[in-house]
Amino acid sequence: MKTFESLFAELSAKAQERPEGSGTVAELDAGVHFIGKKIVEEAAEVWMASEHESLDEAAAEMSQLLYHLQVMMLAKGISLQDVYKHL
Ligand SMILES: N=c1c2ncn([C@@H]3O[C@H](COP(=O)(O)OP(=O)(O)OP(=O)(O)O)[C@@H](O)[C@H]3O)c2ncn1[C@@H]1O[C@H](COP(=O)(O)O)[C@@H](O)[C@H]1O
Repeated sequence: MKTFESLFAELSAKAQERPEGSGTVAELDAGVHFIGKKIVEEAAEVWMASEHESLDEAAAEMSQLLYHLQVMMLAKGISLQDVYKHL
């Protein structure tokens, strides 16, 4: 099972190696404005799923929000430590 750290390592490698067909590479190329909109969209889906859907559906939306947050971290050159120091 992936963790926050292992997903970040996987996405960091994708950003570096830029494999064909990677959605992460496409999203990074689309830029910070596009990624920001994905974050807002997924955050709204987390809210709606948490109010109206099952626990598993809410968890799935949460995982997508975490993914898009990690893509934004990569786009901005923000490391895990940069975030963790604020927790
Ligand atoms: N965890 C994720 C992940 N979560 C969300 N997403 C993306 O976020 C989108 C949001 O999903 P939705 O179902 O809300 O999308 P939708 O609204 O139906 O479709 P969109 O129009 O928003 O794309 C998905 O279409 C994916 O493109 C993810 N894309 C990739 N990953 C993981 O990231 C890794 C690298 O992926 P690639 O870069 O694509 O190889 C892989 O291990 C994947 O499991």
